[in-house]
Amino acid sequence: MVGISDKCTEDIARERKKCSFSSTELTHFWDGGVELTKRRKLLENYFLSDPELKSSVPLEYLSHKEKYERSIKLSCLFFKKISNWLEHNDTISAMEVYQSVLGGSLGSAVLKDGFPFAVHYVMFIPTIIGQGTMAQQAHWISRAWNLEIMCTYAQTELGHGTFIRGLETTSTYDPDTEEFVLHSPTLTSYKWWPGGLGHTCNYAVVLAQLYTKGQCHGIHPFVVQLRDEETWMPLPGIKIGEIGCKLGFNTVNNGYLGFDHVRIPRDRLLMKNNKVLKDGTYVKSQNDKLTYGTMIFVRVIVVRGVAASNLAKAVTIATRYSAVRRQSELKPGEPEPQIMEFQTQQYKLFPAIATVFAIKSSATWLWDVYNSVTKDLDQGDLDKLPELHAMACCLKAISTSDANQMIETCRFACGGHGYMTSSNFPTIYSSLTAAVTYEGENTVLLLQTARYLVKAWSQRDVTSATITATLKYLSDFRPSDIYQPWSLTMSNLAEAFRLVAAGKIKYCSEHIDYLIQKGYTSEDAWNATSIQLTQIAEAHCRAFIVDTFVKETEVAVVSEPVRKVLVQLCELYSVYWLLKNVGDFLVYSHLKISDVDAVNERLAELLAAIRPNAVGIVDSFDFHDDILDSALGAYDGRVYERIFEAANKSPLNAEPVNESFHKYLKPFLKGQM
Ligand SMILES: CCCCCCCCCCCCCC(=O)SCCNC(=O)CCNC(=O)[C@H](O)C(C)(C)COP(=O)(O)OP(=O)(O)OC[C@H]1O[C@@H](n2cnc3c(N)ncnc32)[C@H](O)[C@@H]1OP(=O)(O)O
Ligand SMILES: Cc1cc2nc3c(=O)[nH]c(=O)nc-3n(C[C@H](O)[C@H](O)[C@H](O)COP(=O)(O)OP(=O)(O)OC[C@H]3O[C@@H](n4cnc5c(N)ncnc54)[C@H](O)[C@@H]3O)c2cc1C
Repeated sequence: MVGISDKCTEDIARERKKCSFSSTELTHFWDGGVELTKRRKLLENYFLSDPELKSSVPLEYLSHKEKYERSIKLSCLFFKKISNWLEHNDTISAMEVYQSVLGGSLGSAVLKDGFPFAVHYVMFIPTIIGQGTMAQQAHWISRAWNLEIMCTYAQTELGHGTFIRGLETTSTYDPDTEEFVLHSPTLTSYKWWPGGLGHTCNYAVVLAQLYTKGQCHGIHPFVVQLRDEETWMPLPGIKIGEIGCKLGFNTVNNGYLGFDHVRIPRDRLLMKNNKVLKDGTYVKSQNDKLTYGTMIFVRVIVVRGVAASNLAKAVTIATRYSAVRRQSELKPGEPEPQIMEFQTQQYKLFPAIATVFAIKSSATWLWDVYNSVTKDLDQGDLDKLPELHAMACCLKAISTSDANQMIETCRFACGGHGYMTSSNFPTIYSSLTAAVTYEGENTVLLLQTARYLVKAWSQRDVTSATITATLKYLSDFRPSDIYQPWSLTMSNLAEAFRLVAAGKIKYCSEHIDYLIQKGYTSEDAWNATSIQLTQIAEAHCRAFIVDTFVKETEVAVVSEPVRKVLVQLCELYSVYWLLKNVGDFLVYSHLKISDVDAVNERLAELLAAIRPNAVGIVDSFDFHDDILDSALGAYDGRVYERIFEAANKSPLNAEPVNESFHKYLKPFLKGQM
């Protein structure tokens, strides 16, 4: 056993020695600067050194009820610790602390399967900020921030998640008492899914159809008390519970909620955008989509906080494992190679590493644009909202769907051991795959982006003077039928992605027009083109990601060895996705069949070039071992010992003979059953 351990640690140490760049420097780049790395580590130290936040029994061996109870205990300790930190330290902003706690990294070391308090911070408070008047903000934010109340965001119903205009919960204004009456008229109108709703929260923002003076004005947000603040009993007319076990998120306490004519005061309607006056008069905002603002916020933070972060964990585990796992023969008679020597293994791992960096650069852009558009909205300027919505939709969809597939590939890359819970792939996968569905199902979000693109295509000549940066390539577009030689430069690759996106958008727009000319209604023409429509959203998003990644590698303030690594990853991302969609590039860009061999060659060269640095690159994500929580991915490479230690935590190994032998197996084998 000792021999195996030494071999593994030697293998991984050798990988680190041959690295051509400083992993620490890349960590600083990844974190956003030396100072941010220091602050992250300070927080990690503070939380991860606390024995109270560690659990002796692995979560998977607890019952559903025990999991919930432990999640509440740990959440309370954890959030108490956050408050203590914020009281005594002013060097790190509250926002930063919550981001690193809830952003899929630090928090996951304490509660692997999600926090029942997450939606309180990620959705309830942002909704009050985005939708509440100043007075409502002062009241609700201070109560929520000081944890006097625990809250969630209840939008989805049993019958409708995507089509929110179809929600059935009603909120009818009664001018005599100046109250709204909330009601769930059908089983399908029950709220279903909100995090923490089951037993953890006593307040919620509830989205309901607003009726006043006999007229429906569509869905609006209301703050509703659900449980008594002292006894925690559901208030009269409130039917509430937990929705049961799921693929993951089993400590998030997702719940259901129904109303039987529940009365709430008028000022519980969040009235920053739309208002109902005392006499029941409805006052409409400039844009009814402002009610959807919280969804944009979460989509924006999911890109880095969930997609990039979980994929980075998965690929760190798989890459380190691939450096210590030895299997098969490359050449007869030679020792078994590290599995990372196989080109097919490199193809599983390195595009995932490149994708993590690619998502990160787009996520930074999206976060900056979100903040700038939010400021504009506060000044009443809505011009950039459609672009933000379109980009948040496609980036959320593409980043989570890429991460979803690549995390599975990383698991496959670890063979049988990847299937063990102790590898941590099951938790990483289940928490990421939820993001494919929540906050807007991915197909639906791609179709939202497609709607924006088709509209932009039809207006591209008229608006070319004012067209936004992400769409400029549409007004610049000239079809690729004029021959131009193909070259494997980054600028040519980026141009090829833009040509594919523009060519496909043109094709879809013309196809919709053609169907309408044939007699289809515009809705039927849209539906009959919708497979290609999702593809144009993806093509647009890929072109954007490549562009943003290229620009980032050019302007990054890093040493030449680090820049070289970033450029290789950027090129690998581009070549990988080109080859995945080679048909599109042959049709819409300057790529010719005779050029494809060279692109395949380049892919092989890039994999070989990245190989010596692979462990160094994943080290730069700098995951604390407690955060990775993987027998296969720990820093020291002691894979086999950790797998064995984890197996021995199984409660079945606590006794040499299980009582079921005496009760069932023995009588069965003796023919006495
Ligand atoms: C730090 C990191 C921490 C991370 C922790 C994470 C924990 C996470 C915990 C998990 C928590 C999970 C929590 C949860 O899951 S909470 C529940 C989330 N639910 C959803 O996301 C529902 C998805 N559905 C929708 O968003 C809408 O219903 C859609 C959009 C599908 C249709 O809607 P509708 O039928 O009404 O619209 P339309 O198609 O007629 O289009 C009409 C027009 O509206 C424009 N439009 C549409 N939407 C927006 C918008 N948002 N901003 C601005 N504009 C928008 C659109 O472009 C179009 O414009 P135009 O073309 O007419 O000009
Ligand atoms: C882990 C988790 C946590 C969640 N947390 C919350 C929460 O805190 N609060 C909350 O309110 N909600 C929450 N949700 C609900 C979530 O937002 C919805 O599940 C999501 O929006 C998808 O809606 P749906 O379930 O109705 O799917 P559906 O819309 O029924 O989707 C089913 C299929 O229909 C397709 N489809 C639907 N409409 C269209 C269309 N127009 N065009 C093409 N295809 C279409 C979809 O692509 C999909 O393939 C959570 C969900 C999960 C899984």
